[in-house]
Amino acid sequence: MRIRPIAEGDLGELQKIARETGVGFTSLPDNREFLTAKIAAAVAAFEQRTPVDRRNYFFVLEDEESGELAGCCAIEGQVGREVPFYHYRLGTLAHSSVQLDLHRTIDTLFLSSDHTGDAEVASLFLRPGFRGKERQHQRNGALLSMMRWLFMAEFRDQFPDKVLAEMRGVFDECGKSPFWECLGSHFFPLDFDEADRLTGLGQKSFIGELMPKFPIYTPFLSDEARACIGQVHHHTRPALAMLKKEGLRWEGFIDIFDGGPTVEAYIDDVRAVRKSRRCRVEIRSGSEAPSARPRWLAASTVMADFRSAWVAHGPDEEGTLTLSEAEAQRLGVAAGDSLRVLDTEETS
Ligand SMILES: CC(C)(COP(=O)(O)OP(=O)(O)OC[C@H]1O[C@@H](n2cnc3c(N)ncnc32)[C@H](O)[C@@H]1OP(=O)(O)O)[C@@H](O)C(=O)NCCC(=O)NCCSC(=O)CCC(=O)O
Ligand SMILES: NC(=[NH2+])NCCC[C@H](N)C(=O)O
Repeated sequence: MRIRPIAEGDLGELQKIARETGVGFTSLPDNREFLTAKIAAAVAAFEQRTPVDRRNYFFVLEDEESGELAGCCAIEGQVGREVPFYHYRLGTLAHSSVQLDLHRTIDTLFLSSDHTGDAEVASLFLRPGFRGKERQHQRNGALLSMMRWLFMAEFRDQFPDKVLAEMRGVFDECGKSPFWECLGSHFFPLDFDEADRLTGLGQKSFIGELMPKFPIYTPFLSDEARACIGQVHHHTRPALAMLKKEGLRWEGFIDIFDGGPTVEAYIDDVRAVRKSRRCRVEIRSGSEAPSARPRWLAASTVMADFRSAWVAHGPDEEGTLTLSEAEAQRLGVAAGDSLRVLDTEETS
């Protein structure tokens, strides 16, 4: 399995993925025109033809043998540059009366665009056939999620100080969002799906303008809606766990539609950004030793033809990374080239 930038020929497969993503995935609406534009924008970004704050990188995970696309993920250079980027921030208001000796705090939701200019990791999706227990030896989900930190570490000057991720919120068995039903639907007479689709198509600002701008006292929401604040869809738990492991935290920002949490960090504090390092490649002949659980993640140090994949061994003390011929080919490197490498088991 290897990661590479998306290419124009991937449109058909990407549309299949878009159909599989399901409710609340937002960034991959099943719309051919939109997906065509997304691919074109990514190609331009990897070729460095777009201004640095508009570069949206989109990666795919490819099964080398079948050529099938197993999943995708993305990095947005800076959010909120073209259309406003809204959240609710969960805040606290103190209500206090000395006379009555009453002191209370009430949770409130404030509309915010505080994250304008931050980078975003997004669109993490692994097709069901490539997930789960029987595929655990491949760590496909971790490859997709974590390779983005190697990319950001390598091309650090292209990214701002902070990074965020918006996580899919909670939906009931019928695919309805209790948070949306209780809040958004009063201000925008649409189903969540339709509102989410418009958001994905880049029309969130227009929707955001119609959402309430004054603080909302959360006790006025239904119990079901309140229970969604900061909670994720069950399919999103692994995605969130992987981000938290890298040090991203929930600071109280939520999605204005489904209440899903936004997690964030300073890029330089992200564990994989801090821990990854450059190595010089050497190549040995012979085949790869199969490993039970991949540990070492490698990524290109060049943007054109960027590649990322698991490798069987880490670098030696001098910083030399010895690859098998198959690994070198998978990563598009020759002896003497550089790669960025991360020990994914190294803690702290
Ligand atoms: C998220 C992925 C890609 C993850 O792939 P897999 O399901 O194969 O993951 P996995 O290998 O089983 O687990 C990945 C890592 O999470 C850990 N893990 C798994 N389940 C967990 C849980 N319930 N609690 C805590 N940790 C958990 C595993 O130990 C593993 O880490 P180790 O390998 O270290 O042991 C997939 O589940 C998926 O496509 N989900 C549906 C789409 C979705 O909801 N995407 C997120 C949308 S939100 C978004 O896109 C923004 C976020 C982003 O872009 O990152
Ligand atoms: N609260 C939400 N539904 N946010 C969207 C989550 C999905 C994911 N971040 C994406 O890029 O598509």
